[in-house]
Amino acid sequence: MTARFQFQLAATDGRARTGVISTPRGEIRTPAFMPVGTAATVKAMMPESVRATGADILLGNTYHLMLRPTAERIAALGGLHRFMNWERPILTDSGGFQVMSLSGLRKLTEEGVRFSSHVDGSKHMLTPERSMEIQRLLGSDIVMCFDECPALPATEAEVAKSMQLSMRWAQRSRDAFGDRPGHALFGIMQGGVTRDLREESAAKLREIGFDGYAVGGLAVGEGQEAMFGVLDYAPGLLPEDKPRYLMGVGKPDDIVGAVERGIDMMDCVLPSRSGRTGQAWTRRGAVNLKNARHKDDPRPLDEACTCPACRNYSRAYLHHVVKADEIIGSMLLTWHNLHYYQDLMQGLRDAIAGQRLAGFVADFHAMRAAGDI
Ligand SMILES: CNc1nc2c(CC[C@H]3O[C@@H](OC)[C@H](O)[C@@H]3OC)c3nc(N)[nH]c(=O)c3cc2[nH]1
Ligand SMILES: [Zn+2]
Repeated sequence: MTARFQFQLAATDGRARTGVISTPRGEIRTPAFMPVGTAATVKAMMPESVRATGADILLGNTYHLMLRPTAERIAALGGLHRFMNWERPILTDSGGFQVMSLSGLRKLTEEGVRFSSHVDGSKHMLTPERSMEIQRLLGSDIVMCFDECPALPATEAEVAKSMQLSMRWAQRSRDAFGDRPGHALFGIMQGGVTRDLREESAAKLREIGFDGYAVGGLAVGEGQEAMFGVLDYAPGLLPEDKPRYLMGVGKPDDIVGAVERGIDMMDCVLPSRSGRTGQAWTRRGAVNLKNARHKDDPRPLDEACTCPACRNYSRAYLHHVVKADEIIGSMLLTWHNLHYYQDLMQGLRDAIAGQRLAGFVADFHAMRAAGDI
């Protein structure tokens, strides 16, 4: 058990890396996929089930938890790990992204963002200092800087102005975070799809110095080609010996492409959110269980998958409970999707360690082109 936060690289294959992040609450195998537990729960999953899928770490959100039940209440009850019965590492986002995407009546100034709650309309203010305080109250192991993720479409001048504000907020986040052994603070690179802005942001973050670095401002509608265009150079601008976290990504093929380009950590609501809408992600591609073609199909969703949904149920049953909007439909498909994502991460980690990532990626794409899912 380490009292510190440290990243140990084990192997590389091209620009891809595999390693382990050690934290006081346990190890995180990289490349890692982090399930999203926004409001202190990974929806439709018990924590022990999340662990059974292979997850080493999950995510919480400052924005949601500050509004309900409040960070002060969670702190008084022993912190977020105790509150949600997840004793392994937790990463929390800083709130800026959700304020801009969820709240109403927002006012952005140098100080921070004033907004009204999407829950009850109450007035709130988020600043770098308040975000650090909230994440400290929650007890999260990996804290994200308070930043601003500009909404698209945005001119280069607007992206530059927003990035420079985020860099001033990164300094204030660092100053407010203080010295907390065993806890990590990650900086967030901004700069849109403009290389010299990305370079300016990376240089500023490295000057301030962080325990890990996120590539922010992507997966906001720019499309996979533009995202990969940034990832062709952005990870390389960040310190090689620190974890690199791509926020909000993504579909399985986004994840494979990001790992090939040097990303170590990712998060996305897709596997859990789509599981609640009857969509399954498999080695052969996406399967919509609402489709009538599954009505009489006795086969499992994926005969090679060892998750409870694939071991014990037919497609016909999954189709039935999804159409009937039965709660078990969300449970089984969320479990399967998270299990598939973790299987994919394990495959990537093994392939990089075995110096055979190119072959793994070729098989990954070939399986999806084969059809008949
Ligand atoms: C989806 N695309 C996307 N998400 C993004 C998020 C939220 C992830 C957060 O959002 C929650 O999921 C709803 C997850 O809990 C995650 O927490 C870390 C971002 N957060 C910050 N602070 N800065 C960014 O530049 C940023 C970019 C994103 N692009
Ligand atoms: Zn399965």
